[in-house]
Amino acid sequence: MERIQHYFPNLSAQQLEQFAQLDALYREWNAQINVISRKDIDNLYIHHVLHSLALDKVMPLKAGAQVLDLGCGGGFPGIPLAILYPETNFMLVDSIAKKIKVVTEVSQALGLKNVKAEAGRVEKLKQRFDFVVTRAVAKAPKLAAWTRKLVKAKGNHSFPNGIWAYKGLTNMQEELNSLGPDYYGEIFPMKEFFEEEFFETKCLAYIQAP
Ligand SMILES: C[S@@+](CC[C@H](N)C(=O)[O-])C[C@H]1O[C@@H](n2cnc3c(N)ncnc32)[C@H](O)[C@@H]1O
Repeated sequence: MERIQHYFPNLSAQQLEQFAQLDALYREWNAQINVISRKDIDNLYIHHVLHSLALDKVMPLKAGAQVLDLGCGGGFPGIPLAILYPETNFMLVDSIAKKIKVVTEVSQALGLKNVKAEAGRVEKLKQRFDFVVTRAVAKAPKLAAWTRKLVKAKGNHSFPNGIWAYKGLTNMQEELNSLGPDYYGEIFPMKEFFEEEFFETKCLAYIQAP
């Protein structure tokens, strides 16, 4: 929690309370349904919560935006982002219903009004979003193909509507190059804004939908 406050010094009392609750909630739910590896649960705040919040350091989300977390698992990055942006709407989707149960229980316990969670494959979604966020789900060409019809054309953020993928730095440029000429991609290493060793190999990859 101290690290969250260090990088996000302007959180409200309610947001601080919600972030603080995550430890007990994920310990409780992870014991029943595995969404974070058992040995990693002690690293919840750095490896999962702070990691999820990295987007704010590159492109803060605006009030009213519609955001899809594609393959959210137990709620990363969607749940920490929903705490950080209470006025932004998040749809968390995962094909595994048990994981959506964890997301629903955690977001209800936190009192998050801006989170909807749905079990199913993302290819079946009909709705459109301003941004897709996604962590540890698929390589860039698959993400781009899945989301081609899911991103709204217009936008009012500092980047055009598109995908923010939480990725490893290794081979990320090759992955973006393999998208072909229809797509614009850009890489943002997390070590530029978070000093912990964990972030040295991590990045956010932005992919603009054609
Ligand atoms: C490695 S987990 C990552 C979970 C979470 N994003 C995280 O970082 O903790 C990948 C998740 O993507 C989901 N997934 C993969 N393909 C999917 C699809 N086409 N539609 C919905 N969910 C999908 C899987 O069910 C799995 O829970």
